Amino acid sequence: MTAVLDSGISVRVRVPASSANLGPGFDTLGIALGIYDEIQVTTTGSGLDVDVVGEGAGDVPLGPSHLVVRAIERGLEAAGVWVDGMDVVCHNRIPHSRGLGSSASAAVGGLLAANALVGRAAPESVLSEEQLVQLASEFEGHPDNASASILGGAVVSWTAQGPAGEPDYRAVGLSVHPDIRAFVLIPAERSSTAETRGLLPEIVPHRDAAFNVSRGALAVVALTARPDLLLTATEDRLHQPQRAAVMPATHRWVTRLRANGIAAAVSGAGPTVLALTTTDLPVHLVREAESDGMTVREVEIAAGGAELF
Ligand SMILES: Nc1ncnc2c1ncn2[C@@H]1O[C@H](COP(=O)(O)OP(=O)(O)OP(=O)(O)O)[C@@H](O)[C@H]1O
Ligand SMILES: N[C@@H](CCO)C(=O)O
Repeated sequence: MTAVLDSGISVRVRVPASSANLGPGFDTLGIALGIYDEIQVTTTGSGLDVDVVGEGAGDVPLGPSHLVVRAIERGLEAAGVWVDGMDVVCHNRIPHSRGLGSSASAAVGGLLAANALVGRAAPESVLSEEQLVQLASEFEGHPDNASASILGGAVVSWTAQGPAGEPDYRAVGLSVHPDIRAFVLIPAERSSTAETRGLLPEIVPHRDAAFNVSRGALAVVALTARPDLLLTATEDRLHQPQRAAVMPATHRWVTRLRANGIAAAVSGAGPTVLALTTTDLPVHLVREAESDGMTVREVEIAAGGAELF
């Protein structure tokens, strides 16, 4: 049965950015970062009106193909709820195509907004956190980003197999050690995740797989209990070397920071560099990175995930 929502109902959602992989945890580890997109959805009698302020304004489509709109529709459809029309206002702060999970945040924000609307029409159909992880991951394709934006903090995500062989996305949160701080070095250039995934080989040497398994397991220990192990725990052989040629500044800065004892990794599919430390970044390195075209900033590790506000 389809429930129809009255017009004039408004919900507001804020959703954190995320950084995926954290070095060795390709498609597995993620962390929520305190850069937030805000989405307001108001039901109307007819039509669709989309307004975008900030990141992506002028670039993203303002019609039914807008990612947030598609995610809202997906969430409403999953719950069997219908709206005659809606106004969607997006205040975006997460840079697009920089490896900070903007597309996953858009999907999560749209699904959470839809879930809040569902709560008004059919409270029994509201999606659980697990269902949101499933839907957002199916919809956007990156459970490491999506689950970080839903759960907050650091996450381990994995894909099991459902009864008909379909992907069954799962995630569990980690309690990040309170001494760990996050810095991002964001280059001006963009990078498409779909394109840089195409650079990865189908087959990897067993020794490289074993190398990453050890670092990935160590990363869980380093993130939760032993920040002193972060430098070793963020080593990778499965995706960063393979993507280095298309993002030379990113590769240069991951290498430079690591040579200075700072646990740096490519954020998601790049080109942003993520550094996890327990101290400030050395001022001379920040200045050098800025003169190399990077925007350098400390970002809070977002303890909570997407929420209504
Ligand atoms: N808030 C948003 N509203 C509408 N479209 C968005 C939004 N955020 C991202 N997108 C779309 O997603 C594209 C970026 O997706 P992509 O997966 O390449 O990068 P990313 O998600 O920023 O980085 P990564 O997945 O590596 O962390 C943008 O070019 C835009 O088309
Ligand atoms: N794990 C994904 C994250 C994309 O944000 C990748 O590296 O392609």
